[in-house]
Amino acid sequence: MAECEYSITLIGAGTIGLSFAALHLTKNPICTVTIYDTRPDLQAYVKQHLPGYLQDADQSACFSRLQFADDLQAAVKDATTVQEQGPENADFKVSIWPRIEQHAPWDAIFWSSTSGIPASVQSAQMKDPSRLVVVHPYNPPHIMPLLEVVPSAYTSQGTMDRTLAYWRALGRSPVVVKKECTGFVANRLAFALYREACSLVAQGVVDVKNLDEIVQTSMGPRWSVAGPFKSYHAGGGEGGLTSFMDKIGGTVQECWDGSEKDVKKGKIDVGGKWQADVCRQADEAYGVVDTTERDEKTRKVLAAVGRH
Ligand SMILES: NC(=O)C1=CN([C@@H]2O[C@H](COP(=O)(O)OP(=O)(O)OC[C@H]3O[C@@H](n4cnc5c(N)ncnc54)[C@H](O)[C@@H]3O)[C@@H](O)[C@H]2O)C=CC1
Ligand SMILES: O=C(O)[C@@H](O)C(=O)[C@H](O)[C@@H](O)CO
Repeated sequence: MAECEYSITLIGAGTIGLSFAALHLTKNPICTVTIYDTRPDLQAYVKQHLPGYLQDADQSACFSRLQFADDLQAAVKDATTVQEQGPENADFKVSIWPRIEQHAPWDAIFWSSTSGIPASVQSAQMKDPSRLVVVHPYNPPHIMPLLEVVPSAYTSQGTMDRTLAYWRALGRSPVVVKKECTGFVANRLAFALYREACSLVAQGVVDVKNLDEIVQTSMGPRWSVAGPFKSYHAGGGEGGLTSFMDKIGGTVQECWDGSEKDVKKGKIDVGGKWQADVCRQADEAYGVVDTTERDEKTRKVLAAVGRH
């Protein structure tokens, strides 16, 4: 358990904000968390939903270190760190950082939980963009270990050092993404596979539920133990990935060409004609997903592979 003297302000207490609140409060027993969110029912909402994220933690101890702020200035005035998970909207993020900068302590650092809006975009109106870095979580961050730490060209080494030290002290797996790109790395990979999945369903090759079954009984478990490169390196035998590419490269290329052709032919773009049927299939297959069951199974999988 980390013992980091930290006063963390969370801007936004939705799906990600509540999860991060639980993560800080349970993994860092001496931090305080201040929540600022414009929703009118904030305190009632947090008091109703946060316990579900705290699992076996001492709920009263966690809530004793949680406070709420009615305005942004009060929320950030004593913060060591301000962590933003407001709307995924560049205008919102660009506009809020100068306001935070104006009222936060001079040495506070700033984290954005954004899914894909680079810090270089978000910091456009900041006086000191060196204080901001993207810390992109994989939902839900109180369970999923990954944090993609994505600096802009302006992010200082001091900001990076403090950010990495904090998350490592909490036993998380911060990975530095060396260059800003749309969607960073996790989402680029996930959404590339997702596009291929939508294409295969749209073509009638497989339905939604069976595509998920294929992923959950193959690459899902595989990649929780060894990522794509390690897996194919192992698949190449003694010759490693070089051998894999020599042996299987022809089929790999045919699949890549097929994907490119299908996507071009099938026009798998967001909002396309394919989308309504894929969403209908998901609704019919899953209804409303029981995230409690999802999270319990995810914790067991991560524990089985030695992850926090
Ligand atoms: N939902 C997910 O799976 C993931 C989301 N993210 C990112 O996290 C951020 C938040 O996403 P979610 O938690 O899903 O959204 P959400 O919609 O659940 O929560 C956003 C919160 O921001 C609050 N808010 C709106 N305007 C505000 C303002 N002016 N000041 C303060 N609070 C304000 C809303 O009341 C709401 O509670 C986004 O940038 C998203 O891309 C990152 C990883 C995964
Ligand atoms: O998938 C996740 O949890 C994250 O990588 C994201 O940022 C996604 O965009 C998320 O919002 C959708 O799952």
